[in-house]
Amino acid sequence: MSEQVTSTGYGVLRDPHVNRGSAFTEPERRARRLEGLLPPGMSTLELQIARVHAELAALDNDLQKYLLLSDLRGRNETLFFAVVMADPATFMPLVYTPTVGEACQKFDHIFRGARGMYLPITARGRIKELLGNWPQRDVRFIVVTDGERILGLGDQGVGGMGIPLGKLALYTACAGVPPQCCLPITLDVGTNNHDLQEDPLYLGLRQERVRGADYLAFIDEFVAAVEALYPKCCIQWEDFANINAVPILERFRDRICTYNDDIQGTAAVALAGIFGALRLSGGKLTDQRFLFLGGGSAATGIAELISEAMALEGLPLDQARARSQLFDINGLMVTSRPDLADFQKPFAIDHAPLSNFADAVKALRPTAIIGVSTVPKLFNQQVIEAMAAINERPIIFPYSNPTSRSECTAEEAYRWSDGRAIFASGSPFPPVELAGRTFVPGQGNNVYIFPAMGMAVYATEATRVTEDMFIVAAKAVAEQVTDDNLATGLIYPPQSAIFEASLHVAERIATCIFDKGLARVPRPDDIAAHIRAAAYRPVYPG
Ligand SMILES: NC(=O)C1=CN([C@@H]2O[C@H](COP(=O)(O)OP(=O)(O)OC[C@H]3O[C@@H](n4cnc5c(N)ncnc54)[C@H](OP(=O)(O)O)[C@@H]3O)[C@@H](O)[C@H]2O)C=CC1
Ligand SMILES: CC(=O)C(=O)O
Ligand SMILES: [Mg+2]
Repeated sequence: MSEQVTSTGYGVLRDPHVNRGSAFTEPERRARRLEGLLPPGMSTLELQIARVHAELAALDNDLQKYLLLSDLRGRNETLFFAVVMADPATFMPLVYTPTVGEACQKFDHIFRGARGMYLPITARGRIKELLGNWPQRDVRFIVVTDGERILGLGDQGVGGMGIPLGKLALYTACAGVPPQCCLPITLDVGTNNHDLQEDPLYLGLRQERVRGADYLAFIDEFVAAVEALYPKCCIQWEDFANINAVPILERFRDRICTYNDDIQGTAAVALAGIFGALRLSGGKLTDQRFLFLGGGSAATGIAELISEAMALEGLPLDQARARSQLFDINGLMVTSRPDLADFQKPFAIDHAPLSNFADAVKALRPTAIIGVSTVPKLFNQQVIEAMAAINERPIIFPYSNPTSRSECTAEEAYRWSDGRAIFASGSPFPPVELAGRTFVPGQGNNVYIFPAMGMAVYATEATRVTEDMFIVAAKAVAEQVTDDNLATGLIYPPQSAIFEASLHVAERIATCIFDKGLARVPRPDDIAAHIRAAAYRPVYPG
């Protein structure tokens, strides 16, 4: 593909979308009037990657590495993606969980410059005007947060921006969604984090969070502005508190192309993990019993999708739902509890109240426990030993992020279950050596879903994101797990191959989109080839 010379001179080197730095060749330097603006030596993309690796190796702290990569992205987008995509297993933990959590917490102290958009509630009535300041016209994906539930780290105010930035970087790095059509957004409605409000460096609105009708009107105005400016855009809601996440999804899911990754993406990755786990344990999905630690967006989203998958295998939906129980800060969710939200009630059971999680495990005898509580260490020795006493192959998924919030470590789960646990965690853990065996923990993270969902929606110009697309995605992830992976305990495709894995998932989702008549482009003869042709590659145009 030959590139048109549209800009020349110093501006080229300041534009990360076109800048190639030392990789500009002599003819390119002449054509773009760059001669004299760069040292005369030339580097290939490979040499530039090696230079970045050497710089990173000299840093001993992951936040510094995050900043180096973030600055690189601001200088040379192609090189940034070439670095990350060449070795996703190494770089995902730096641009995503766990490091992105620290970047959000320290956002105001490490702020570098403009990335994405900030829409404050004080600009109500002018959101379309603000959104129109974004330089790209063909925006296809917005990842938007209001910063209230950033990973398991709570309210980070505008610092939550790290999450849309990180997630959209992975849309591209893990599935090839072109970066120029991605727009990260933070809606600033205030923060209830008083440490932030009192920090002189804080960059967001210094006010309590707006709630109720004013909040909803702001969300409505935002969605209307997106629809008006970017008619092909899919909005992904990310890291909202459940009091807003659940109603927002209900309000828009049948009206626009949208999904909530914490509810639906997480559900799909959990279902994929369960399909993988069942290949190890030999059980049937409809025979499983799930106990969730946490009863919020992620827990209820996973429980509902598992129920729908069980229903597809013939179990009536109410019986399927009865196979998932939730346990939150106030204990087991039983029907007599007066504090349950409507979205939790389908999973409440008639049972005596239980306030200790290990007691709940012993009483309910789950085959799987899934941690989405935001609280570390609650899958303690007693809990895991109880699971191992009930099950030959206990399924243990501590899904809370970042690593500091994980309900247990991989090493704890394998050790306390004598190596019998089937384990996956939201943030990555290194392999574990135990009794002469090496266990490879999987990362049960919606990163196996959202980039692929993005690629499928991008390549089909889908009008809606539906529940069955997530079941298709879960199956497509699970079917790529090999017997060799399973032999080491790994129930997800290896991260080193996440790009290929995501393209496969995208192809399956795209097929579902075409089958359901939700595409705005004609059905191609070869959907896999169509997806591949649309995928971004980090190379300098010839
Ligand atoms: N691996 C992955 O891909 C994903 C992981 N997650 C992780 O899941 C976690 C939860 O996310 P989400 O569901 O959206 O958040 P929510 O805030 O909606 O849910 C958290 C739930 O945990 C409960 N909880 C809090 N403290 C305790 C406790 N001590 N014991 C038991 N339950 C407790 C909360 O109860 P109450 O409301 O009463 O405080 C609430 O029900 C986060 O850490 C997030 O990072 C989320 C999405 C994807
Ligand atoms: C992974 C993710 O979406 C979360 O922890 O919120
Ligand atoms: Mg999230």
